[in-house]
Amino acid sequence: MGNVLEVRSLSKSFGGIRAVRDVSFDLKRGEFLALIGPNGAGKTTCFNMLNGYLRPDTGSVKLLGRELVGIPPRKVWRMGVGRTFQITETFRSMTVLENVQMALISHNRRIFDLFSKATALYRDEALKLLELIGMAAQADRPCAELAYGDLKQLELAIALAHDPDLLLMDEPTAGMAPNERIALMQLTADIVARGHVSVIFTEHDMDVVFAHSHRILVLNRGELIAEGTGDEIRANALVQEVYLGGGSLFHEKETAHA
Ligand SMILES: Nc1ncnc2c1ncn2[C@@H]1O[C@H](COP(=O)(O)OP(=O)(O)OP(=O)(O)O)[C@@H](O)[C@H]1O
Repeated sequence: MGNVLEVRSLSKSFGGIRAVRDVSFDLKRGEFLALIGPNGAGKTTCFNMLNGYLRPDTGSVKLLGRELVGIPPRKVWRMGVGRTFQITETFRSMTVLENVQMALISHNRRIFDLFSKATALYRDEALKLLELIGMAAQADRPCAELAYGDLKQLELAIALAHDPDLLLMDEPTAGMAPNERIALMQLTADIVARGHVSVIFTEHDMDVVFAHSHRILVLNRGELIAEGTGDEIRANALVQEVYLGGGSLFHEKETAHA
């Protein structure tokens, strides 16, 4: 299958700090790619150059052959780069279903009439997306009532409502309990397996990274130091050294901080 994304020689400095240095990689359709690295490695900076929030000093980002560098975030999003957020962004007073309807309405550039309560716009499509994420039974619950893990799943449905070619997930499981993390990423992996959307995610929980990603990129001090499958990354001496000076990273567990 062809490449959805082609990143070439991406670099970004902040003053004297070279946050991202000459990073290049490809992403195939239906691929689930993890971007990992110690704190300050440049993961967020990389993400923000992919979604248009930061303009790289040099380099190119092509989505399905179209250059994204220099295009403002909202347009990049319209061109097919979706994202989920570290902070949950739902309308708390609205129901689960209404939140997904809102996303579909926005995607289709329709005007949402906040005053007509039972809007029928995109109801069926919204329900389909809720089925996809296993939340159809919660369609009529107000978002304010949802548990954190459910909200994160709902965010995934909202991101998918925009039908992205590439979905960026920046620390999607932050603040979640370990079992919720596995569930969210399993769900994402299942959606990726359907073959339309490709996902790049950053993650500190190595159990999540190794359990679900197809391929892993490792950044250190802004540079891409390794790329490969979980087994290859685990066995990579440079990665082991960077992360831990040899020890227990790959068994480390973060504690959830909701
Ligand atoms: N707006 C900014 N101004 C100045 N320096 C920045 C800015 N954004 C990032 N940096 C620096 O660039 C480097 C890379 O930061 P970045 O946030 O991309 O790393 P990260 O891998 O996402 O880290 P973390 O895992 O802690 O989120 C760091 O040294 C950081 O201090």
